[in-house]
Amino acid sequence: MNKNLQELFAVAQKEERLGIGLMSGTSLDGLDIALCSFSGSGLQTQFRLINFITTPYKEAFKKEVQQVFAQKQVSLEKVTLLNAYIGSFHAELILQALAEWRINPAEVDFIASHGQTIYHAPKRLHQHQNYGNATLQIGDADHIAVKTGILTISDFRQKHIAAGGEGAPLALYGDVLLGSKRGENRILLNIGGIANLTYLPADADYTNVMCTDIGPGNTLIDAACRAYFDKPFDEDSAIAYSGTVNETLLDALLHHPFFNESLPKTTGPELFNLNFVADAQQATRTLNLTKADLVATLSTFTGRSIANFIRANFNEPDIKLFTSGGGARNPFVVEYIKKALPNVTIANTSELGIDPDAKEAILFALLGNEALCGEPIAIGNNPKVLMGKFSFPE
Ligand SMILES: Nc1ncnc2c1ncn2[C@@H]1O[C@H](COP(=O)(O)OP(=O)(O)OP(=O)(O)O)[C@@H](O)[C@H]1O
Ligand SMILES: CC(=O)N[C@H]1[C@@H]2OC[C@@H](O2)[C@@H](O)[C@@H]1O[C@H](C)C(=O)O
Repeated sequence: MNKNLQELFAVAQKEERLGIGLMSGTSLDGLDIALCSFSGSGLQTQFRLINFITTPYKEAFKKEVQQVFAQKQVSLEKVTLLNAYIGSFHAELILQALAEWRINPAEVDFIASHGQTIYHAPKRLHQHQNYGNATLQIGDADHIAVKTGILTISDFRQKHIAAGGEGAPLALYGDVLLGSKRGENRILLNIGGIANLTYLPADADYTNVMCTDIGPGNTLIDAACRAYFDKPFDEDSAIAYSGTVNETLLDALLHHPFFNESLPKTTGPELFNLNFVADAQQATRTLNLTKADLVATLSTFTGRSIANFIRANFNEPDIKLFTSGGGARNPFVVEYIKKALPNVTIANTSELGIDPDAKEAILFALLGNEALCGEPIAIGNNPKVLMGKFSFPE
């Protein structure tokens, strides 16, 4: 048998596996690297987070990726170059993290890599008659496998689409394991570039789990900070607190048809970007808003669209909500949600023993473990598939 396949069998049959989950999200803030140990699979998985780091991206790298990010027309040459470059760059960051943690790469059984989403195109968004749902993550995993010497599993979203999904959110596969508790209706709310949530019902029946994107998380706030304040994000909401919310603009933003579309649904900065905001400003004659007022309005937009969604879909007093993602550290947004949902118990996922910043990287590590030794499970109305492709070091 091919040596790669022999090793794959051996890893899949191990009692305990060491795996790395990688997430590089729509915020383009850095690469999240979570080193975890696993035993078992599916809903019986035992896992432990051993180490976690977010390696921030340098501005020059962010600018390169932004050239091809969430835009209809880009340089195909740049996409091709970045596909190889990001794979190799992520491998370098993994090796650095392992060196810092004094872990020999040979001890790690697998890497599960999300890649960098550069375009997310569910049919609801692109609306081309003859095409279905599509999404593109780059940072080819062969480069990661060869450079680190570690078996790498990647490109998880394509199978979800091939089997009828939108390619996202994939969080539910891990959220069920990390967050479900019989007797409690729980919501795991991740506020990344885009906000999404997983509803975990108290009967612990995973066929009733629901996971969907809600709308913008940090993406518009970050974009405004980059464009008007030369800052990557609104640290501790300093700008939002200095501005005044414009209710007319806010109302127009909240009237986008996406908010009334059926669930589950996905979106991205392809829709929620500064052009969308400028169109709403034009329509409401609010183009002369100060930039601080704009950031305050966009921050409220994130908070209110999340609160509206929860109010419209759940019985508030019955819900325990756990936040994660970088947006859980945006005080303006979190305070807004707490005020708007006074009957919901709100905490962050550290109360569940999960580092809120590490959660998504852990989820991908879990998906990697499933790809190696799981069985397809039908969670909610999501495709019953195992996701991910295998790249071998040799
Ligand atoms: N102290 C803070 N104050 C305000 N905002 C913060 C703070 N810390 C982090 N953030 C926000 O969190 C963002 C990073 O979030 P995160 O890493 O969860 O995004 P992501 O993983 O790229 O997103 P996605 O889940 O959509 O792919 C930053 O860009 C910023 O908007
Ligand atoms: C296409 C894509 O990369 N989508 C991301 C993005 O970031 C948040 C939200 O939009 C979510 O749908 C998804 O990521 C998480 C990890 C998911 O699939 O669950």
